[in-house]
Amino acid sequence: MTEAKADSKYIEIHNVAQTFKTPKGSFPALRGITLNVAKGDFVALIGHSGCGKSTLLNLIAGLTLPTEGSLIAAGREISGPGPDRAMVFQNHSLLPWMTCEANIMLAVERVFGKQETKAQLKARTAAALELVGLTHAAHKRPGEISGGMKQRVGIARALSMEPKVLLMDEPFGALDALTRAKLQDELLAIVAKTKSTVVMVTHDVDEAVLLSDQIVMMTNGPAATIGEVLHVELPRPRERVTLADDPRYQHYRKAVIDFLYTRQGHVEKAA
Ligand SMILES: Nc1ncnc2c1ncn2[C@@H]1O[C@H](COP(=O)(O)OP(=O)(O)OP(=O)(O)O)[C@@H](O)[C@H]1O
Repeated sequence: MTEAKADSKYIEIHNVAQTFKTPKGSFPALRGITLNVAKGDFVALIGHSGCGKSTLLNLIAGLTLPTEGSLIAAGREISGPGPDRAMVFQNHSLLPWMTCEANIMLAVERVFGKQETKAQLKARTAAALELVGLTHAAHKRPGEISGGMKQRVGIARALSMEPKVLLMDEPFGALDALTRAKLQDELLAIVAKTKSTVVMVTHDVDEAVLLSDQIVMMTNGPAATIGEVLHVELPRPRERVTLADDPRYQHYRKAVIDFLYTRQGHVEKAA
């Protein structure tokens, strides 16, 4: 395979299905999921609550294995979690008794501890904190900083592992609108710098259009699948104030809203 071809299929998802065993019998969460993500692409997964967005993200993370089909990241079958795919959760999941610096250092040590000196590991941790603008909060504990700052530490921790893929499960879902907008702008700048490949679960249409190259719109569950993929061809760098008046932005926004509320408006009751 040529490099260009490999890069256009950095993450390959082939006909994936996920069925869960429950006390009431088996529950088909996902069916027929086929998707390619190119290296450096930003992909948003959007769909109504319970359609299986987190289930799909967990499959890419390797936290669960599919009932059918296969997933490949950078040419290798995903058979479990690995530092090449780092996850950022909605609730930051930092250890409360450790400083921000120590939380990041823990991840850095796990990935690079065997081959690098203490000074190199410290430099990696400092660089990650600087990337998210939190050098000044290095010695604070999670309980001493705001929700937005905690999410930034979570992002720094994930990026400090130099993952091939950054997986984000509604990372800004618990934040107020202004903090959320600020973090979206920061994420745009960080990803432009790191050239990360990102798959992000979101409920927010504007967030999806602002950040993404591809918006993967999922049908309602049970047995949810990909309804449509929207390619967002807005030039980068993207600036939210300018984009608000851009007819192309409005066009993409309307396409997602039409899918979610006209075509998938009726949310079936999960079995
Ligand atoms: N471990 C599990 N066992 C049984 N059912 C599960 C399990 N995990 C998820 N489900 C079911 O699979 C479906 C998809 O869940 P998932 O959390 O992926 O949806 P989601 O789109 O991320 O939802 P939300 O937007 O509300 O977070 C839901 O009906 C959920 O109840």
